[in-house]
Amino acid sequence: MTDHFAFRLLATDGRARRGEITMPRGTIRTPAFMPVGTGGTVKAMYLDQVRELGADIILGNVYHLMLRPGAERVARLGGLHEFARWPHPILTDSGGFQVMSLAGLRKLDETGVVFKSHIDGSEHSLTPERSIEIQGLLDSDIQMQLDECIRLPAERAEIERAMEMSLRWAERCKVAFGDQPGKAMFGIVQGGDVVDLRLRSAEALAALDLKGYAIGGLAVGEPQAVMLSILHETLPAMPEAKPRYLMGVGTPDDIVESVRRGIDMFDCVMPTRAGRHGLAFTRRGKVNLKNARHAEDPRPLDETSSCPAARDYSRAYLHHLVRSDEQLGAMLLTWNNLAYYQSLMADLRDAIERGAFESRAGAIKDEWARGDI
Ligand SMILES: CNc1nc2c(CCNCc3ccccc3)c3nc(N)[nH]c(=O)c3cc2[nH]1
Repeated sequence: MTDHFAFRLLATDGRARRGEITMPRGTIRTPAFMPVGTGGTVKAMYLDQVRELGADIILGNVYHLMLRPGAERVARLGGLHEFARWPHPILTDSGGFQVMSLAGLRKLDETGVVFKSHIDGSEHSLTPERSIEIQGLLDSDIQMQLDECIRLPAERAEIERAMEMSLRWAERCKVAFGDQPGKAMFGIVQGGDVVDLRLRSAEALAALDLKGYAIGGLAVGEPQAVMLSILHETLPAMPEAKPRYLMGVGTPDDIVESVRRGIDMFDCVMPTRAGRHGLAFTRRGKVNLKNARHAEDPRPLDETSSCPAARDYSRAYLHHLVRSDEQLGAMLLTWNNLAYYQSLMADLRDAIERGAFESRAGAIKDEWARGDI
């Protein structure tokens, strides 16, 4: 292992990239899918299982952890890795997005945000400096700047205001982060669906010479075509030698199309949240186990899978568990879904190494299109 943060490009195929991030706590193989572990746990999973599926890194979140159990408490207990018994890298989001989407926002200005907790209504504030301080208390390996992500559609003036403030917050986060060799702080490109604002954000952040960059402000309700077009225009303006993280994305198809355009890292609640709602992701598309058509189907979700949840349980049993709201239903479907997402990432990494991304991506999409037999 290294005592510092390093990103290496191992292969490219068109704009698709195969790389790896080496950090003191471990290596992250890219393209990577990062399971969301909101409050220090990936819901309905043991973290050993998450690791066995091939996850090199999981996500934590300032917003959730600052409210409960509290950042200082996690620090007193040895930090998030010790607390959750996850010794590998953790990336933490800065809390801005969750404040905008979960909390009762009270104030947002140059200083930061003031909000009411969605848990008990207590009032809290987050500034760029406090967000970085909290991520340090959590002992997070990759820390995200505090930013303002606005919903689309929005007026250009509003998008520009939020993008420029996020740039100023990136500078404040860089100062607050200081120099922590084994850790990284990533900037977040904003600019909505306005290409010239996206380019201005990307170039200003590149000038800060940060260790990596996220594309924010997407997967906020815009059509997939708009998201992909923004990626196509923005990614060439981002440093090739640094990792690119597309926040909150996405479906398997979003991931294939974004890897094609040069994205290295993804996070999304979809596989875990869908699993808790009875939805299974398979290489032949989605299967809704709530549907009565599965009530007597003895077949497993995917007999070729190495994941027991996909290979060893009948759809009839999974249907029964989901219909009875049994916890084992959420556990097995989450296990299946994360196994599918990680196998998709391994497939894409291997295809890029072989210079076969286009043909492999086509085959994967054809299999989805054939649908569930
Ligand atoms: C779903 N679409 C979407 N998600 C976005 C997020 C959150 C990414 N997921 C982090 C997370 C961590 C723990 C628990 C739950 C989520 C963003 N985060 C920031 N900071 N900025 C964004 O622009 C931004 C845009 C997003 N779009």
